[in-house]
Amino acid sequence: MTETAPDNADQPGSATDRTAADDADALLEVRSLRKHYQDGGGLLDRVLGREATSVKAVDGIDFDVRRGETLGLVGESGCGKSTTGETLLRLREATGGTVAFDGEEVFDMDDESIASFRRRAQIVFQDPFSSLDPRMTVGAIVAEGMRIHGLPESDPTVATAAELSVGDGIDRMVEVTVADDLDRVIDADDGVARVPVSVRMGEKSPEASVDHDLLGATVEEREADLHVEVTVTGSKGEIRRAKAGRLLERVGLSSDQVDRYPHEFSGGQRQRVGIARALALDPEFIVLDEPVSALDVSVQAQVLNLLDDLQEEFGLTYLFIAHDLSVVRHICDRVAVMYLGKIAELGPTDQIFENPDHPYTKALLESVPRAEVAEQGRRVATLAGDVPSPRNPPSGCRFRTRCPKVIPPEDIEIEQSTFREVMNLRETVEAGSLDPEAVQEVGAQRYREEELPALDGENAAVVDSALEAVADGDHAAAAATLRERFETVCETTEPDATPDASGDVVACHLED
Ligand SMILES: Nc1ncnc2c1ncn2[C@@H]1O[C@H](COP(=O)(O)OP(=O)(O)OP(=O)(O)O)[C@@H](O)[C@H]1O
Repeated sequence: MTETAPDNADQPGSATDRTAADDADALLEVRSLRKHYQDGGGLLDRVLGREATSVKAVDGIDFDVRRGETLGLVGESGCGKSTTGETLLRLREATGGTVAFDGEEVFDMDDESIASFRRRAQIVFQDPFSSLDPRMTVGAIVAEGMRIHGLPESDPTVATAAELSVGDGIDRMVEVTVADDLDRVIDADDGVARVPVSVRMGEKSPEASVDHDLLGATVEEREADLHVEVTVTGSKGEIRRAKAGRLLERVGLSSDQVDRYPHEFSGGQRQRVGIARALALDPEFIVLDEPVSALDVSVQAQVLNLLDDLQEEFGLTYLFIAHDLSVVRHICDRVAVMYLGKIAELGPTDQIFENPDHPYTKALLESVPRAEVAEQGRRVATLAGDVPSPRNPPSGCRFRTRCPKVIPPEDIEIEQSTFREVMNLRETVEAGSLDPEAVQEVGAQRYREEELPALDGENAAVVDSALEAVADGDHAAAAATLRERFETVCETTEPDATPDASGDVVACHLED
């Protein structure tokens, strides 16, 4: 599989369409983002005469992720969620559109800006088994990003000092306020880090010591005062290892585990390692790509709580990808519902769950298993049929082939279920796959009475005439007859998915 070349030139809704008001609290702004994969076209495909086709995994989506929020991205498998997350992080090359991070265009960044973006924006993958290198210790895995980015940046010889008056006495503990350069070695509180140093009188001169593996202290008499200095004595590698240990502790593991290998951990613990790795570069934004889907239900809540706590502690912004709606409900501030490469609906979580507008959102919610006993017996049939192929998505509204609310033409009266049968018939006729002999055998009218029993009046007459054309082998004429009568706005026109002033989207003609 190859990835199609980018083409940003002619995209609507590009950076220039952004207004200051839209951007006020957006950390990430995604506009007209597209990612098409080129499927086929390799040597074997050419030998077999197969043409390359374009998989429209993400096909023009717009949304913002606001600072400090968790935006959920949900939808059935294959609708383009992971592709969206990976493309906006520039882990995949976009086919079109723009992404701005903190006001800077991600796809236009030079090497220096990209390096900084890669520190500030991280990803946690779904599968904690395959996403950790089995040959590396978890300490090395967590520290790897720091190593690649040359962190810590500070010179290990950097020192910070305090002056003590001898009159203060000598055998005592003093606290040295540490320069920023040492902050990565010890934890700072409100931006200020302090190191306790013990100063005492030695045989000939004062001595200082500090109880820390990576720091050392010296003391020197300067006229009437004592000059106490704290220096980093650990190497960069040791500092990274220490930070990895602290991060493992922060995610609920132990710093003693830095030398263990991934296979020594359970699934939930490995995912904690993946989270520690994402935190190692002090990011602002994290794409969480189904972070709990592969975990036991009992462990899921613990990891979700951890993510919630970390968000608050470090002021993180999340894009939370999930196919399971029940997971996003408790962690997301807003939810974007994706269908076949497009955003169907986006809004505040409560609104999406309690008052959804898009028929796809409603159907997705209906398909969530209910805990309430009274509802357990309910069989959900709303999301019938398969998701169409992203190689050849339906025209107009992509959900129309499965939608229970397709809008019939204004001038005809027809029940939704009957209209759905007509649309299914149209699809078969347009594909040329209705067998003329099957119609000839019973006659057009009888065929229609059996297959579409609820159809009557002019609607029935039009279908009869189309079926007669099928019986004559003329599928094209039959398709044209049916289209003329039954064509719906849902197939001719793509619904507007531009976010409104509040950032909400309902891409459905019923809302026009
Ligand atoms: N490298 C690739 N080459 C070709 N097609 C791809 C590639 N990666 C993904 N796709 C296709 O793109 C579409 C979107 O896939 P994507 O993984 O983004 O969806 P998803 O919503 O994250 O699904 P899932 O929940 O199953 O991961 C799918 O049809 C998928 O088969």
